[in-house]
Amino acid sequence: MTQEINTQAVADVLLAIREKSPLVHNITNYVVMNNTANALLAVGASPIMAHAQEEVREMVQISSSLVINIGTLSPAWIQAMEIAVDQAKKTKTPWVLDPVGYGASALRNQTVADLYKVCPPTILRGNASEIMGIAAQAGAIKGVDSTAASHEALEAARLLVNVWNNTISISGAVDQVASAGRFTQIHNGSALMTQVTGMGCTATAINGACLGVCDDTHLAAVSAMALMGVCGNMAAEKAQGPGSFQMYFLDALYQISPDDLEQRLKLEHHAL
Ligand SMILES: Nc1ncnc2c1ncn2[C@@H]1O[C@H](COP(=O)(O)OP(=O)(O)O)[C@@H](O)[C@H]1O
Ligand SMILES: Cc1ncsc1CCOP(=O)(O)O
Ligand SMILES: [Mg+2]
Repeated sequence: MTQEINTQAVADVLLAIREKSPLVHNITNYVVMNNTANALLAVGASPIMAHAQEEVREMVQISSSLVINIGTLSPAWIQAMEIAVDQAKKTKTPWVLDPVGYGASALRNQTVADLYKVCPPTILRGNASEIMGIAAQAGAIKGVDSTAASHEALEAARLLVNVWNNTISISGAVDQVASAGRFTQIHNGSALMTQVTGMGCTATAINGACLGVCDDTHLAAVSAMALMGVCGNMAAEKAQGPGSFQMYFLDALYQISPDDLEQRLKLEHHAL
């Protein structure tokens, strides 16, 4: 179902997360596992991190959404990811893909291609270089950080939306969420977010929480980046550096209210 995308709709998604506490199954990387579980808890969702091939089907079955993040791959984990995505396809569980470092190695590129063959993600959330890489455009990847601005990836997002008809979320100084025929920009966040590892992975996990309570994938993706951005603004006002930013960001996810969204959220809508 498509509904109007505005601050009220984002606030409703936030309140639904707090009311329903959706179980979000994550197969994510070693670097961010703890941060993303804490972020999901703080916003009101219920995280489960599980990657054993023997149990991922059961985990997907009881979860409201699945988050797959390719940050620290190994063959056994890749198999578990494919099994989990296959189960998500069977149970129609929405799933989010974070293609961390796409383009940096053949293993990452092949893993993304193989996951797409099982079932394309409901939401693809990455930085501009990763999205451009997936769209086979000239996105130079340096480590896991983006070397392109998010607006440069819009053309790639348009191409991906046309092929897969899903939602593409491109993070950066301005976040861009693209779905069939439209894109929404979120003008929030803080440059300090680039100084803390795993903020993109956290954004992806929060996408999972929003998808767990919201069928409209564009609204879910916008809500996730809106929550990230406004909490980033709230945390940056108190932080003295990356360490305290991380702490205040978690508190902001816990404290953020519809009023905070009303006062701070800056959304802009365009045709794609
Ligand atoms: N220069 C910036 N100004 C404001 N917010 C930013 C900036 N860069 C990234 N962000 C925010 O940080 C989060 C992670 O985005 P990004 O750094 O692009 O992801 P990744 O870590 O996957 O490369 C997003 O919520 C995004 O809005
Ligand atoms: C540094 C690093 N190395 C492998 S995964 C990872 C975390 C990347 O997280 P993000 O893309 O959210 O900054
Ligand atoms: Mg990332």
